[in-house]
Amino acid sequence: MAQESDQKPVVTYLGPQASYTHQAALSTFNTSDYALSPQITIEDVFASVQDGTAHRGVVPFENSSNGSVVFTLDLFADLNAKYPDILVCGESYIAVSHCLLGHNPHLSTTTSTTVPSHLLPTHIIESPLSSGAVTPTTRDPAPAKPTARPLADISRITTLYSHPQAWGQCKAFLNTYLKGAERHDVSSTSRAAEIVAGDASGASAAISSVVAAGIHGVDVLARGIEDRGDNTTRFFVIKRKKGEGDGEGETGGEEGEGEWKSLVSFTVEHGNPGALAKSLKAFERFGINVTSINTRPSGVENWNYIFFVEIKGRRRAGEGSVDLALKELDTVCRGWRWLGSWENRLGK
Ligand SMILES: O=C(O)C(=O)C[C@]1(C(=O)O)C=C[C@@H](O)C=C1
Repeated sequence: MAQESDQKPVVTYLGPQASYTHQAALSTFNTSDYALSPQITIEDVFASVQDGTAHRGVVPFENSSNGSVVFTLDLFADLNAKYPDILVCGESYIAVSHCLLGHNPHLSTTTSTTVPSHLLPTHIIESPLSSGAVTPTTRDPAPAKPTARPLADISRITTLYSHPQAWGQCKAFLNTYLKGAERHDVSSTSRAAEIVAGDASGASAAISSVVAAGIHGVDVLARGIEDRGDNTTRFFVIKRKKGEGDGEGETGGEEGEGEWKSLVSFTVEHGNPGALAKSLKAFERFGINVTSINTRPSGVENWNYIFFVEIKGRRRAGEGSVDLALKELDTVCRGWRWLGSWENRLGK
């Protein structure tokens, strides 16, 4: 559990060190003012904030090419009422460029300029041996072409480790070069690098960051293996609600300004035609832009869902358009929960 070190407020994040969530935490919290504390799972981050051991937590929320992080959504859905006081209070966008990491005996020593030198891997392999061919099949006549090719012979790799979000971000590279390799989901990409660091045989590899390669002492066997060059993950900063009114009467900013975003979850009577439409209409009626909708199983009955909507704007002491929309939502949905508001950081 997170410890108060040097009396600084503790910020927990999905670790270990060098995870992308660690990078998001570093981009938001100054280590001279906050003690960053890695956790094993996203749920551990929620638990530390809920029980007050941590002042804030940082969790992944969605990826630009692979979509929502369902583990995080399920914790917000909170079907077992373990995290009733968690609110989102910030966001951070991190460019995610994945590497294939492993051990290779044939090494050269090239370094990158984009990562602080103390975090760089000792060895980056620069000897392309694989062909990079993509074979069209009847099922997939025009397979996506990977944008990167291996920098070494990766034919010995039989086992891959990564966070489940990463597989979907590197489909073309994996389908082209490592189709037969067995994939193991682990709690984060940096945990994957840590595991692979312990296997000197070269049979296993991790999808992780160049920073993780440096910290865990493994070789970069390929880099930039994500399908899209603009691959970005959005992270949320979470806090614990101070009291019943927290987040209800926030003030400041102009009515209608687009600089704030909020998250609300709700459930509907699935048997009622129009129940979902009426819930969304509540936002439209008060001119509120609904920018995303996610669903997760409600846990109550099969094929019933909890809906998450992200909206522009925030609450204003009960009288703003968001407050009015929520009042209307209350009359048309089965139940709803306020999940916080935060300042827009996109493009900042
Ligand atoms: O595994 C990590 O390094 C994480 O911080 C988690 C996570 C995610 O859940 O989306 C963060 C960024 C990448 O999209 C892949 C994995």
